Amino acid sequence: MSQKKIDKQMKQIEDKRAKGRIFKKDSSFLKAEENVFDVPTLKLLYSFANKGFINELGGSISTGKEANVFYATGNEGEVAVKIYRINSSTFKAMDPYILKDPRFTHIRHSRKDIIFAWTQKEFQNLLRINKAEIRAPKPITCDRNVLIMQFMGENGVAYPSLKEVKMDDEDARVFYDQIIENIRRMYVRASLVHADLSEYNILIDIEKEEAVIIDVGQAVTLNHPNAREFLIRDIENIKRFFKKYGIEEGTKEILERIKQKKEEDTIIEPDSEEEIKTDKNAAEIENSIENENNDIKNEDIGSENGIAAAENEIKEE
Ligand SMILES: Nc1ncnc2c1ncn2[C@@H]1O[C@H](COP(=O)(O)OP(=O)(O)OP(=O)(O)O)[C@@H](O)[C@H]1O
Repeated sequence: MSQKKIDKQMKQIEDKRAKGRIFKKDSSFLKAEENVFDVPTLKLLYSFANKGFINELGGSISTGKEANVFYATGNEGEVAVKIYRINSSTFKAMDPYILKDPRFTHIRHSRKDIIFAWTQKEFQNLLRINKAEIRAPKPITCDRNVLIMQFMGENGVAYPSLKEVKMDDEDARVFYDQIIENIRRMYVRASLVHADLSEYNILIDIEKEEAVIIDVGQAVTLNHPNAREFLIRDIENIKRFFKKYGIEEGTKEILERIKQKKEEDTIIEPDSEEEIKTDKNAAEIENSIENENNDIKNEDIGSENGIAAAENEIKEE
């Protein structure tokens, strides 16, 4: 990308910030606060502050379907604090990704259990993805429903998503190849399928001309029964986005590229220390839940019917 284009895009991002879209504590921020900062979450944030993970909590970066993301600074520099809402209305959509993931078969099926395990899963997936030399936020810490990770941006401004970046066909080809290579590394090195890859979950570091993969909570291991289906859906999303830039590669060819092992690949062992730790944490969380006040009613969302319905939804898409 030419320097002129980089400057132009930087200016656009700066303008957005100047208009307060990123930092303004407006009514949407207050609404986000209301939904997400329950007492246990606040206590957890204080404990993160005591440990230096957070020195100053800044504005809301995003209010998504399941989580809110906030900007913060801490001992590790700029960080993103992703807080999954315990009372999230769409948490049932998490079922098909987590309940059949062999790493998480032991979790009980209450709302809280699933959200805590989901947060652990995103942390663990980020570790694996970073190990596989894919540009993604470095995970810093996580507990219960809160994940702290490296902030992907500069001076409080997050990198734009692939969807927001203006590019010509030549730039698009560079990002397309990078993204396919990232899917390949995820598959071959990390044994993972992202399972929600699209122009919204890829950020672009314009200066370095690098794609950054985010939102990996739903990523599944290759032994997940729907891994292939999710992989094909990811590929189709990427193909659809890049079609307008004249890039048209067959799904079969892309799949071949993704499954191809290269000499420089180091396979990440699935029983690495981090994973053992994560499993242990998940078990600890499970135990601590038993002793906790039952402030949120457990719901048996793991019923066969629930899973079947969610799967049908995916198939119909
Ligand atoms: N590490 C990060 N650094 C900078 N920005 C981030 C980071 N993680 C997330 N974001 C920002 O927050 C947005 C939402 O993040 P993410 O997709 O992980 O959450 P989500 O709740 O799953 O969102 P959605 O429901 O929209 O899919 C991203 O589009 C991005 O703008």
